[in-house]
Amino acid sequence: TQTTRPQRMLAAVQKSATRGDPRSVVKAIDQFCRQKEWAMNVGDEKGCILDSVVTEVNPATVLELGTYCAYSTVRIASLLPPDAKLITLEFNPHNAAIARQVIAWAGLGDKIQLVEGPSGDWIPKMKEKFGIETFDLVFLDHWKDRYLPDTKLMEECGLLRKGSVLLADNVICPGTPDYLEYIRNSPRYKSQYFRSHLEYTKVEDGLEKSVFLG
Ligand SMILES: Oc1cc(-c2ccc(F)cc2)cc2cncnc12
Ligand SMILES: [Mg+2]
Repeated sequence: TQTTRPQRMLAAVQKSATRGDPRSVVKAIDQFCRQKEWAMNVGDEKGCILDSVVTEVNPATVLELGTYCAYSTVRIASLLPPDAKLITLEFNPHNAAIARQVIAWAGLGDKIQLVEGPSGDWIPKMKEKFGIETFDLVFLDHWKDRYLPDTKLMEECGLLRKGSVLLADNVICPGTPDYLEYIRNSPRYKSQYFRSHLEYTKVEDGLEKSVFLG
């Protein structure tokens, strides 16, 4: 029977990456996507910008919206300080099942908590379920029409503190116009656009970094 793209991506990780070596997992996925099949990971070019923001923020708590196959999950977690926690939300159960195996292969199971279900349902439960007061860094990389409602929900739930950083993928392609309009015009955020390209292509895309001012 036919395998899925996430299954073929996992097979490439298990074939080419070293267990317990997150950077080799990242490299194996990028190689698979460049040489075999395009897939919607943040990729190596935008991934370098992601790395620099993670390193600068040095977060103790990270929320990732949209796991897919855990490429960015592993990329972020590999740069976190020892006691840091990353919670990643994935809506699609098949993607979540693959992502768990990629996370396990990278040996990052104790840093990463993958939660299945709609982000809108889980954001209000972060305190009671995971004991998280606020997030130091949020990586938005899920469905583009959820960026704005989920950002407003995080504000309302008190999950952002003065200095919390939101980093949003795909603000040009596929594009998140309502989110960009809100975040760039809100007095509560200081935003910066990092121009790049859609993963593994020459098409323009970019990341929007926004600091919550409280
Ligand atoms: O990075 C991404 C890229 C694309 C995408 C798909 C098709 C296309 F033609 C262009 C871009 C879709 C995404 C959905 N969720 C999260 N990230 C994504
Ligand atoms: Mg993306």
